[in-house]
Amino acid sequence: MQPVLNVEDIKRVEVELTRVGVSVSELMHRAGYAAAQEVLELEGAKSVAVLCGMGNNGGDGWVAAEALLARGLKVQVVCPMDPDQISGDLARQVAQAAVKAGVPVTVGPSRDELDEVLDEADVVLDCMLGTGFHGEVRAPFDIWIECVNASGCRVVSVDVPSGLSAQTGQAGSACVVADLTVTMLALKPGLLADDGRDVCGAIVVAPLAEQTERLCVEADPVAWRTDLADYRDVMVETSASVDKFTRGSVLVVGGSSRFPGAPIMAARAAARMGAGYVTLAVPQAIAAVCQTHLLEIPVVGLPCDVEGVLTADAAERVAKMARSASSVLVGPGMRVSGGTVAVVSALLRSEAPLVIDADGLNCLSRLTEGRLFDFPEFTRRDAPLILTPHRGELGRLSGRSEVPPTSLSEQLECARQIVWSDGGSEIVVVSKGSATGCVSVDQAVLPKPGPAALATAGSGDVLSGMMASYLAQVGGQSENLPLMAALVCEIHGYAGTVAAERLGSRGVMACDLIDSIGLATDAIEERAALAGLEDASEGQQA
Ligand SMILES: NC(=O)C1=CN([C@@H]2O[C@H](COP(=O)(O)OP(=O)(O)OC[C@H]3O[C@@H](n4cnc5c(N)ncnc54)[C@H](O)[C@@H]3O)[C@@H](O)[C@H]2O)[C@@H](O)CC1
Ligand SMILES: [K+]
Repeated sequence: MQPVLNVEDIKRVEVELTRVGVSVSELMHRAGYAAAQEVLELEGAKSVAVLCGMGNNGGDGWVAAEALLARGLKVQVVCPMDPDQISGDLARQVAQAAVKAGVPVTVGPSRDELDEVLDEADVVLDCMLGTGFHGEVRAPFDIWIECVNASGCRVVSVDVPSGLSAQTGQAGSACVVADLTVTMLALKPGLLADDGRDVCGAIVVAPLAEQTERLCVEADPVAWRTDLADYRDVMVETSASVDKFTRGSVLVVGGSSRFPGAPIMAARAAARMGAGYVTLAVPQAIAAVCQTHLLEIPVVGLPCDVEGVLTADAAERVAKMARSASSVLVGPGMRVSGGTVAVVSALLRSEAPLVIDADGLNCLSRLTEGRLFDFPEFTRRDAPLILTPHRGELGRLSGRSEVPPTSLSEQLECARQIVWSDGGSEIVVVSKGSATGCVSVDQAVLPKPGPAALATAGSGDVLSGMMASYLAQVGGQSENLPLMAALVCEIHGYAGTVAAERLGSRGVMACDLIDSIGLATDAIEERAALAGLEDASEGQQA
């Protein structure tokens, strides 16, 4: 797994590195060389325009420019002011050194002059704005960014694409769209979510020093980005000696007359994910219609009101059924009412491994007055509890219904507040967004995010069905619950990719995801096993 650090923690690592003898100047030189190296590895890179800002991101650019010139490439630095006028000592010194070494400079070009420089170049090295960027992009960089994006050059961004907040993942009115981002020391959350997903291109981490890995871990990473090999330890063990019950039984509870489709999709997803036995419990009013869609899955009708919403009488029945299930999912399509709140409450008190999604989460926020972290007694239990909120639901659970989290780092913050107030190792918040974080008291794990095809109605119901299914198949418990949840998210994402290949990137509906789950599971598990073997053999060679 790779550590992901908040920008302020990256700065702390930088300070710690200086304490162990790696000066900031040395770091800047190594950063510049790392960026230059990535340019040299691009096929056919001969002429490079290096666009430098006035801070240390620009400093990295001057070092890279000098290194690229020394390797025989044609280099042209573009800078808003004369190098001697740069206010930061370090950036000015490396700029002056580069000029002395013969690096040609264009100072403060007009738009046409900049376009001419870019016409001559086949690669742009973007060193305008790094982690020091905040607010809206000001002149001249707003115009420079437009020119870069229109140039047709391949773009390598240093540390972060200029115009993107490395912390929030939000892009300003102008933002470089890079083919490759060479980021220094460690991943930052903004590179992995929201606009960051669109503008970073491939991401390469340049650690810059041998102590970096240790210092990043000591800086308490905000999250860990998974590698496929990590999943080996949490995968379902395959065995031919199984029957439908040993493969895990899942109880799905949800639905209402208004939303009969959600629990159907969740139940089908649970079955496609490999559970041997799935039961669906829905309001009596929709039991027949659900059953017509589910040949293999028995449907149980529960007491409901005239609107086809579960009543409190259903709670006891559900709790009883939960006793014989390896895991339970509650929530999809169930609506929020006194009855559904009673059902969720009964399941929380049960001993069943539990996944709560959608309106199940909204019931939970009703139960806890929108401040789940103030009522840890509701979530504290011996069996696993996985909550799968999107940003809106997470906001409603975290006292932020008016201003739900808008970035991955805010998602992680809200999720942490919930799991830390609970304090137990059995709770995981799977906080969904353009990037998903699986957060427990011990760690936050970031699976590789899936394609945009996943952003379709019902996709969450499919994920929660898959989650309950996997939980059932590992016997209702896992040594590493957040990592197991991340694996399921990764399979869900890959199912989106498989479905998009078949139906086009905009044509995928949630039901199509369900049909792709089986192949996606096989593919991800095989790749994880293979990646693990490769890691092991590399370890032996080392
Ligand atoms: N943290 C580290 O350990 C290292 C950082 N390095 C580099 O240093 C960078 C951070 O350097 P700085 O803190 O100097 O910051 P930056 O170079 O990212 O940005 C600061 C400059 O940008 C300008 N600026 C900020 N917001 C702006 C806006 N909205 N519109 C226009 N201009 C704006 C500021 O006036 C200042 O001149 C990193 O991104 C990385 O590239 C590397 O040199 C080596 C190691
Ligand atoms: K940059």
